[in-house]
Amino acid sequence: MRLEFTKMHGLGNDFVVVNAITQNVMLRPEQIRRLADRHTGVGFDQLLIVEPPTRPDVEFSYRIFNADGNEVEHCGNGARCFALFVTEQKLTRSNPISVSTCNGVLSLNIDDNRLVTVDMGAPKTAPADIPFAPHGDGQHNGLYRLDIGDQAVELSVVNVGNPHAVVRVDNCDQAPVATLGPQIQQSGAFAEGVNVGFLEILSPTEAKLRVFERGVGETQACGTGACAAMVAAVSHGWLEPTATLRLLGGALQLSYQAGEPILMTGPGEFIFDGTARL
Ligand SMILES: N[C@@H](CCC[C@H](N)C(=O)O)C(=O)O
Repeated sequence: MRLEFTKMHGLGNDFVVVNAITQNVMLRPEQIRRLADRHTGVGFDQLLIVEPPTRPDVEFSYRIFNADGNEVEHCGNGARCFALFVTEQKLTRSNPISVSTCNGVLSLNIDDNRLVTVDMGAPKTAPADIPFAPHGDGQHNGLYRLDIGDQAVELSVVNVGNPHAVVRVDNCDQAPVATLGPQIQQSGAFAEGVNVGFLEILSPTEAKLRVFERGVGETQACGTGACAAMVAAVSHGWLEPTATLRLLGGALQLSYQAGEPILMTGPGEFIFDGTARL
């Protein structure tokens, strides 16, 4: 089987984008993992599949798969690349573009500088909505506790369509992302898995973030992770309602206040088009 694709990235979080409106696409998890392999495949953090709408109020539907072959609910950097992809391929002339994922509807607006703003909708923070089973007796100072070995880790939890844990750290560059990230994921407290963000507050309007993603590992940037970190930080009073989040691959602009949708603005880039043999 031959698969036409476009390779894109959003701040170094990289994607293979496949148009399933003009070609038949049926990929098994094992084929997705093969395509994701950076030595023997094309290599990506997520596979984005653009499909015809599945409901009357949107123009497209799109599906997201992590590099491990599992389908997930959301991808913030992917949503920006999706908007640029369907516009460049002339699949739409709309702006904003409305698209459904497997559990929500997104509105995507491309500005004159080709930056894309994603309206992520309102977040959820109740443990049952993550889903998350904290250790101990609930929140202390607005933070939940998770016992990892003999370490008590304090964290916030946010569902922005997909599940996130946010740990505030003093120094993002030295944060134990590669060790504590998987330990939190494997703690058993997150029934559907979790993306783990490590957040350093630099000023009331600027923060640094690294994310150990579910189904991938640490990525150069995570858009939904930035949204989750923003929700946690604004709720705790660490950041103002408009702030810049600096990820390994670059910066995103975020806006959020309680009861309002999260808005995330950032770039997306085309890398190359190709044909894969599967
Ligand atoms: N990189 C993405 C998030 C992709 C999904 C995530 N790994 C999950 O499993 O929920 C982003 O930019 O949001």
